[in-house]
Amino acid sequence: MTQDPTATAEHPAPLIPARSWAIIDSTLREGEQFARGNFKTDDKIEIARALDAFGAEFIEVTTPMVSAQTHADIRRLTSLGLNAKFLTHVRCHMDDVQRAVDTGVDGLDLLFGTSSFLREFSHGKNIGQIIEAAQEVISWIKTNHPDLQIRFSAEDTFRSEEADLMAVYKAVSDLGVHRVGLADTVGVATPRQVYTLVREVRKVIHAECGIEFHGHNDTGCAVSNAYEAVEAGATHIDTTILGIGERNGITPLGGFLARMFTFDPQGLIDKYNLDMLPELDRMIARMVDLPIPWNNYLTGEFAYNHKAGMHLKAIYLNPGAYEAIPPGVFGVGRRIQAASKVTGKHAIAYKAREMGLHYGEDALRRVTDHIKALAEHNELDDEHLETLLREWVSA
Ligand SMILES: CC(=O)SCCNC(=O)CCNC(=O)[C@H](O)C(C)(C)COP(=O)(O)OP(=O)(O)OC[C@H]1O[C@@H](n2cnc3c(N)ncnc32)[C@H](O)[C@@H]1OP(=O)(O)O
Ligand SMILES: O=C(O)CCC(=O)C(=O)O
Ligand SMILES: [Mg+2]
Repeated sequence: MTQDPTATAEHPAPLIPARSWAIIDSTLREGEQFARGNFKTDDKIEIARALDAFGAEFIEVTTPMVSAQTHADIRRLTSLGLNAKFLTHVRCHMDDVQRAVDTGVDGLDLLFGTSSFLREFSHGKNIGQIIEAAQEVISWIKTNHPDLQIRFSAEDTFRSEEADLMAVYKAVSDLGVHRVGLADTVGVATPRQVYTLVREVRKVIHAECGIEFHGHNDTGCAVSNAYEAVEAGATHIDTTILGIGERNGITPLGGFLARMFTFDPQGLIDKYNLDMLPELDRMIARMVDLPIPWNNYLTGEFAYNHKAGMHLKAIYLNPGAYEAIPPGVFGVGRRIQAASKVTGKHAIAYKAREMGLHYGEDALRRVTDHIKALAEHNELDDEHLETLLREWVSA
């Protein structure tokens, strides 16, 4: 990790500085592979503009080989004049690359499957042939389009042989790619495996070559794996809004930001318009016609719902007691659910005080017990609670 010259004893350097990594948002590529990801031209423009306004450093788009419409859409996106850099995700093949270079993108994300599964059932090439194809394609891009960024990813990295991976990564790094990619294509990697492999890859590539991580969520590790990748030295993380992608998707933008915020809050605040996150999540939920999951990181309906009496007592005094991340930073509010069977007298007293009511100690105990007993059998909302508190104070 780089030394922070601005660090002092009072303000030590963040554990993982936000400036050490960048987001490659792939909602417009991996997200198109989601069951309900079928974005029209206007949707793509809306997504790209929103990601750009949020501050995403890179936007990955689908290969122009998909169709003439996709090719035209990429050209449209790259002519919007956004700050975010566009990357297109293409097979390591001259036809694809030649089609991609006139789209106005800033870089090409090349990939080739290196696991025995993909070598046998996807493309039929051995490691030597993969390296030969990489040599042909990368040399051509560097000669003819030296301004383009090049990334080479070994698809299905975590089911590939380590010796094969190292041979491929070393070869493409020697050819001068800007980044290598590690892809947990079937979401099988553990955080420790990700950490270890990123460290190993770092040893065989050039110092100036970045490392990108792309992680699927099949076993629920997409956020932790992205975090471990960064901790081990990865420089770029693939995300999608709400995590949409093939099967159950990849590292969600919100989940990854929540994870990284805890290490360098100010760094994230400086880099991104974090309070746009709810808008981004709502936009994609609308486009894919699904609700935002109730337990979604940061923006789920109940992500900041506080209910238990012991929590509420402390939350009123200092929300940080039961919140790792202040919701306001991400443009969301907290919800205090004071009327339930798990409530306590402090929560009820606070609620009463908010309403300008005051209970003595005995009355407070009695009204609290009454609310708890009622809530055993009934859903009580805020309106119920307020009516009860008014009735009991005058009773
Ligand atoms: C894990 C991932 O998400 S990888 C990204 C997946 N993205 C996509 O598939 C993008 C959308 N894809 C498409 O529109 C189409 O699949 C196309 C245009 C790319 C290709 O379409 P088709 O020519 O009809 O081929 P099809 O999709 O059936 O088969 C894949 C072909 O790519 C080849 N291939 C697979 N991986 C690679 C690779 N990394 N580099 C070069 N060729 C590859 C396969 O060998 C196969 O070609 P073949 O028929 O000569 O054997
Ligand atoms: O190109 C990459 O690194 C990732 C491709 C992909 O979507 C995957 O392997 O799941
Ligand atoms: Mg993927």
